[in-house]
Formats: sequence, C-alpha cells, structure tokens
Amino acid sequence: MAAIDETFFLDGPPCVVIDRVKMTYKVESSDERSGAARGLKGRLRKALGRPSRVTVTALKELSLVVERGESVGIIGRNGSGKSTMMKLISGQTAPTEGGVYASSTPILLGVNAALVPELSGDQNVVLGCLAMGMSMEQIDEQFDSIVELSGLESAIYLPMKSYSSGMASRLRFAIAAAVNPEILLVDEALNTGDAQFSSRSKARMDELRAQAGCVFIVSHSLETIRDMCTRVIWLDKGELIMDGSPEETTDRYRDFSAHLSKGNNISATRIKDDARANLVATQVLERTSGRRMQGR
Ligand SMILES: Nc1ncnc2c1ncn2[C@@H]1O[C@H](COP(=O)(O)OP(=O)(O)OP(=O)(O)O)[C@@H](O)[C@H]1O
Repeated sequence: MAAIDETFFLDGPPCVVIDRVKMTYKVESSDERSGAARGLKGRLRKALGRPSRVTVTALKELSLVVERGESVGIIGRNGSGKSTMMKLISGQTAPTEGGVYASSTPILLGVNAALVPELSGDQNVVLGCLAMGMSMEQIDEQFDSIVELSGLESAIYLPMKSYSSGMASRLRFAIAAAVNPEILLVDEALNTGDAQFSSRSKARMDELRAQAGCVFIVSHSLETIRDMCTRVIWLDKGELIMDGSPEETTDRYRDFSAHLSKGNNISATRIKDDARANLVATQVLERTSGRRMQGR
C-alpha cells in the first residue's frame, strides 16, 4: 500500500489544500457504441434525436497540500487534467466531489482572461483590472506599467480585434500580471509572444513569484518548469503519478514521453507504474494540535 503523508497544520497555514477532489464532466457523445447509447433509454433518446451523454473523468481523487513559498509545476500529457486542476484551485469550476481550500483568492494568470475584442487595448486594460478587483485609483497608478509590459506601444489604442494572437496574449498577460496575488496560478501564459516579450514576462513572473505565497505553473516546457519550480507533480489521465523534486519528476516524465513517442508503450507504462508505486499519498486531516509528520 502507498505511504501516507499525514498533514497537520499548526506550523503555519498552508496556502492551498486540495482535499479528495474529483472532477467529472457530462458531455454529449455521438459514439453509437457508448454505454449511454445502448439499452432502452439510449434507443429512445436516439429515436427522439437526442444525443447520448457520457461521463468524462478529468481528475480522479486527488489530495495535495501546498505550503507558503512553494512553486508547484504541473506536467502531463494533453488531457491529463492540468487545466482542470488550475480551474478548481482558482474557483472557476467547482469539484464534483471534495473541497479546495485557499488562504486567499487565487489569481489565474492565464491567457484566457475574457476581454472585449471590440474595445481598444487601453479600454480593455481598465476592464480587465476592474474584473480582477482593482480600484480605479490602483488602475490609474499601474496603467503605464501595464502598457509598457505589454510592449504594444501605440497599438494599445486600436481595437483588440485588430491584434495578432501574440499581441492579444501579451495584453492579457500584462493585465493579469498587474495584481500581486498571494496565490498565483500560471497556465501556459509564458509560452506566448516573441523572444523579447518572453524575457520581459519572465522577469515579471520572477517578481510575482518572489512576492507570492505560492505559485502553480502549468507548462509543456519542462525547461520552464525546472527553471521556476521547487516541486513538480505529474498527472496522467486525471491521476497523480508523481509528486517530487523538479529534476526527478521532469526526468521521469521525459523518459516516459520518450518511450511513448518511440512506440515503446510497455516500457512507458512500466516507468509510470514505478513512479506511481513510489508516490507518497497525502491525507488531509482536520486541523488539530500536533506537528507535521512525513510519510510512514
Ligand atoms: N468543459 C469540459 N467539458 C467536458 N470535458 C472537459 C472539459 N474540460 C476538460 N474536459 C476533459 O477533461 C480532461 C482533462 O482536460 P484538461 O483540459 O484539464 O487537460 P490538460 O492536461 O490541461 O490538457 P492540455 O495539455 O491539452 O491543455 C480531458 O479529457 C478533457 O476532454
């Protein structure tokens, strides 16, 4: 049986606690072979022209405790549940089961902030900042540095719908980076924009990271993850496979991916199974007096 890391939190509050969280989605499926399409109900639905619905498991049961000062990288193949985990931590989505607790409101520094394409860049700066809870005074103070970080110069006065996708991403990043959150979530935001913007955004990220209580970073760039994280978790098909140091976890994942891409599925599965067998599972307990205990 996997070892358990029992966590009591008296030595200082953790920033984020994920307690036995599961996430499933109900989606329409046109697959005639799916369980939901078969049987009397399925035939009836089909006769009425209604598509059948299937359940997609985005995250299997997952528990995690993240302390102040940690910078957690999340890696894994496409569809492994990384963005779902970020949405759950940010509160954008509620889990199907379990709970997510945070010491303050986490801010998702993604490239998906909803801005209005018809409005100009500067109008969107105001809109985006208001949406993040900033006051007009704070926006006024930060406006010039947001525009400077975006690097858009005079294009800031043009409608956002006229921007290239890279320009739009730069604006979203610059707006999102204007707040100094205690809990910062970064979902691939650093992988957009040109080289000049990359170094500018990395510098701002480093600043934010230094101020934040804890940071979560999703990225397919293992280099970015190694560079920026103190701890890395590997998700696969919604399951936690590994939770360890950036070097160890990215090495193991790189090995797994290399075997997969060469078609060595059996070796890849063995690497994954070995990693999962060594996982020290977290069990979240009620707040109680005591000290933090490491796995047994
Ligand atoms: N809104 C949704 N409705 C239905 N299924 C969803 C939804 N969002 C995610 N999923 C499913 O949940 C699973 C995990 O998706 P998620 O976006 O979290 O993966 P990811 O690891 O971030 O992938 P990627 O690396 O491709 O961005 C996938 O099977 C996906 O199809």
